[in-house]
Amino acid sequence: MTERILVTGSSRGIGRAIALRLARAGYDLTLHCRSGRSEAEAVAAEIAALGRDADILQFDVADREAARTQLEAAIERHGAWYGVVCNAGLTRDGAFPALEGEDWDRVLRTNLDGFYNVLHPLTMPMVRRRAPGRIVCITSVSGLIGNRGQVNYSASKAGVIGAAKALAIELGKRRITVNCVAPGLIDTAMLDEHVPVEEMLKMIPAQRMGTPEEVAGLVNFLMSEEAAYITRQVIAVNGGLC
Ligand SMILES: NC(=O)C1=CN([C@@H]2O[C@H](COP(=O)(O)OP(=O)(O)OC[C@H]3O[C@@H](n4cnc5c(N)ncnc54)[C@H](O)[C@@H]3O)[C@@H](O)[C@H]2O)C=CC1
Ligand SMILES: CC(C)c1ccc(C(=O)O)c(O)c1O
Repeated sequence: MTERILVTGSSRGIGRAIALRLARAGYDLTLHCRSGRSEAEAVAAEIAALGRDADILQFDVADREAARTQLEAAIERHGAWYGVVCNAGLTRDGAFPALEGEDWDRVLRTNLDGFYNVLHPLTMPMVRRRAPGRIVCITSVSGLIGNRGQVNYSASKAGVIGAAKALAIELGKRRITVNCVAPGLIDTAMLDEHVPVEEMLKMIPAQRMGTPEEVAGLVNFLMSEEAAYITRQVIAVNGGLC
C-alpha cells in the first residue's frame, strides 16, 4: 500500500509546495487547513492529477479537542500515517514592549501547542504500525538565532526544536525519525508586513529569498528511506543567513 503523509497548513505557501512535492514522489497525502477549504480542494485536485490520493482535514491546530477528534477519526478511516509534516504556523510580529498578550498567546498556542495537539494523537498509532515513520517540523531561523520583532515567534519555534529533539530520542528505537527544517526568508504571499525584507537580504549570502519548493525538496528527502539514519537534527534552508 502507498504510504500516506499528513501535511498541516497545506492549502498554501510552503505546506502546499511540500504536499505537491511529496505527491510527485509517490506518496498519498492528507492535506490540512484551518479556513482555506477551497484552496485545499484545489491542491487536492492537483494531487489527483498526479495520480495520487488526497483527503482533507480542517481544524485549528491550537484547538486540542478538535485536533484529536479529527485525527483519530482519520486514523480510523485509513490507518496511521507513515509521515507527518508539522507546517501550520503563524506570526504576530511587533517590538517586545508593544507585544500584546494576545499576540504572545496566539503564536505560542498555534506554533508550540500545535506540536502537542497534532503529534500526541498520532504518535502511538505510528508506533503500533511497527514500521519506519517520519516526523518533520517546520521551524525557522528565528528559533535558532532569534529575530528582532519576533520574540513570541522565536520562542515558539525554539520550543518546537526542543520538543522535536526530545521526541526523536523517545522514538529512535521505533525507527521513527523526528527532524526540524529551519527555513530562512522564504518567498510566500504571507510574509508578515513587519519583516524587513530588504534589510534581511543584505545578510543573506545568496542575496535572495528562498522558494517554497526549495524547502519542499529537503522535506521530501527527510521523508525518504535514504534518510533513515537522520534524526534529532535541525537542517537549515536559508541561503547562508546563519
Ligand atoms: N515564509 C517564511 O519566510 C518562513 C516560514 N516559516 C514557517 O513555515 C511554515 C509555513 O509558512 P508559510 O507557508 O510562509 O505561511 P502561510 O501563512 O502561507 O501558511 C501557513 C499555513 O498554516 C496555516 N495555519 C496557520 N495557523 C493555523 C492554525 N491555528 N490552525 C491550522 N492551520 C493554521 C495557514 O492557514 C496556512 O495554510 C510556518 O510554520 C512558518 O512559521 C519558517 C521560516 C520562514
Ligand atoms: C525571520 C524569519 C526568516 C521569518 C520571517 C518571516 C516569517 C513570516 O512572516 O512568516 C517567518 O515565518 C520567518 O520565519
